[in-house]
Amino acid sequence: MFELLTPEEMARADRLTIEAGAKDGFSLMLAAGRAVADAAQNMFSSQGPIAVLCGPGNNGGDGYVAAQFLREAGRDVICFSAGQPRPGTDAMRAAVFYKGDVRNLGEFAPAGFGGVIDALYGAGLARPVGGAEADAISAVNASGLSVIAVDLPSGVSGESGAVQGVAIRAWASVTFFRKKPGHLLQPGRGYCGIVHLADIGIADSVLDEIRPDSFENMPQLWLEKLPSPDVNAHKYSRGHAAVFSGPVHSTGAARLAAMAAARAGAGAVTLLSPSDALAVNAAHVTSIMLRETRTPKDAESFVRDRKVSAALLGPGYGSPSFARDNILTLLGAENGLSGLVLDADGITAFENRPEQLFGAKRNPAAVLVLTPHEGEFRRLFPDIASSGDMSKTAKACKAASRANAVLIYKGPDTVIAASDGRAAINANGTPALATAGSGDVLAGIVCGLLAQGMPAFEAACAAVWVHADAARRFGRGLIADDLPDQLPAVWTALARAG
Ligand SMILES: NC(=O)C1=CN([C@@H]2O[C@H](COP(=O)(O)OP(=O)(O)OC[C@H]3O[C@@H](n4cnc5c(N)ncnc54)[C@H](O)[C@@H]3O)[C@@H](O)[C@H]2O)[C@@H](O)CC1
Ligand SMILES: Nc1ncnc2c1ncn2[C@@H]1O[C@H](COP(=O)(O)OP(=O)(O)O)[C@@H](O)[C@H]1O
Ligand SMILES: [K+]
Repeated sequence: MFELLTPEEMARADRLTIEAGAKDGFSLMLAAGRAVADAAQNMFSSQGPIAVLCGPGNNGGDGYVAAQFLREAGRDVICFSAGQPRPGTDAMRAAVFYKGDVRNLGEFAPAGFGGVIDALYGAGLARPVGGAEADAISAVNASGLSVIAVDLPSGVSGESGAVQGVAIRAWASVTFFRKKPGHLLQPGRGYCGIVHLADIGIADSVLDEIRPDSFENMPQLWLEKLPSPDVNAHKYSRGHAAVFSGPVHSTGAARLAAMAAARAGAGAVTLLSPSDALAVNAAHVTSIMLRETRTPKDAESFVRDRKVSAALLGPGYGSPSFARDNILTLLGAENGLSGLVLDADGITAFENRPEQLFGAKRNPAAVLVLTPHEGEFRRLFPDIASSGDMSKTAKACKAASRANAVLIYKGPDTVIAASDGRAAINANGTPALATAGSGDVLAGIVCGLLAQGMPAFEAACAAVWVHADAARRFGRGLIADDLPDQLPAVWTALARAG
């Protein structure tokens, strides 16, 4: 159930089902309308009639069907039409199927209603909402009435989650077969309320043809690839992670990341420290090892000689030129590294010269993982960031492909993208993560999982999910330092679930 379907892919699922003779279009609509009516029965109190706002397309068709089922269940219903369905369509059949009162949308006012079903526009939303529809949506939003959206809140793009003009704020959305990216990407997600997934008789086998490449980031996506130590493991065979420390006044971020890499299961973690920061780092680490590194060559030989399998550069690192030297040296050499994570200053170092990173000589065994927040993304991919008509998923995929990297595009709706077009949207995040240093911990978890040999896309997805789960477990008052300590409980719960 973790596949996400764009509106086009959903229309294809619909067509494949109809062509296979499994169901006709109206039967799918009857099932969709039934699911909406069931949700309304559960959600709306029996006080006041239910207003069903119906558009001219199939979304409106679902609305008329739901309205009729609610009538048959004894509920008082009035449909408000935003335009007649075209003759011969399933939506027209649905309008005929409904035997109750229909009024013009222009006559709608929320006062006196017990709840609203929003069936104006769904997957077919083609332009910004205006006119009587926009007035009705604004009136519903101001009324505080409970609202169920059919498929998606009208005004929210199923593909990108963008609001086109104005959008209805729903308490719940009933969608069909699989969620759409717009249910998870902001700002759309904030308009959906609780998303119910209804089975309307489309078989899972249609996915074999559609082959969706975007997913909700759920453990099923990566659980099988999560490393677990072999019975004969020793510390270096479990994976050795190295984290570059910043200068003396800026060492905490790297230590947070190093601790996270260790709690993610790396058997050994070493902080690579400049000479001036050795004493302050030494005063703060116990299980984490420490190594003085003065030059990129020092770091490179350490990685090679001590079998470091993944490295992280960026948290609190400072100097852009040292960052570039270290990164380009590590990436170019055959040194046994299987992953290099760049965060924060490791990304900013390539501002105004991203082609130096993208065109760098690369050891093919080492996967690059970039973990930008919004601002860092813009520094590395300014043209992609400013493209107004791309979804966050499309932006992340394009950037991952250009950089030949796995990319974690952070935020309330973090998107993880691979250079082959796969993308996962994270949905278990919490604003508690908006605290200084939490990104450093995330980068450390990615590095720790890569060090253990987990494939990079899955490692990135797992890291984002467990990072958020750790925050949820801690609750209020969270600071970044608390996150690594929550990881053992997260791993235990995942092991039980798996
Ligand atoms: N694809 C499927 O598998 C199924 C789809 N169903 C329903 O069908 C919906 C999609 O139906 P449609 O493709 O007919 O699309 P919609 O019903 O979402 O809207 C299409 C109509 O509205 C017009 N329109 C779009 N945006 C507008 C705007 N801002 N202002 C004014 N007019 C606008 C379009 O020109 C078109 O006439 C789904 O959201 C879902 O509710 C369900 O019946 C079940 C099965
Ligand atoms: N409102 C939010 N909801 C969910 N996650 C959030 C939110 N704000 C920030 N985060 C997450 O918190 C982390 C912050 O990382 P970052 O911006 O790099 O912070 P820092 O540089 O302080 O470590 C990211 O993983 C991001 O996805
Ligand atoms: K809708």
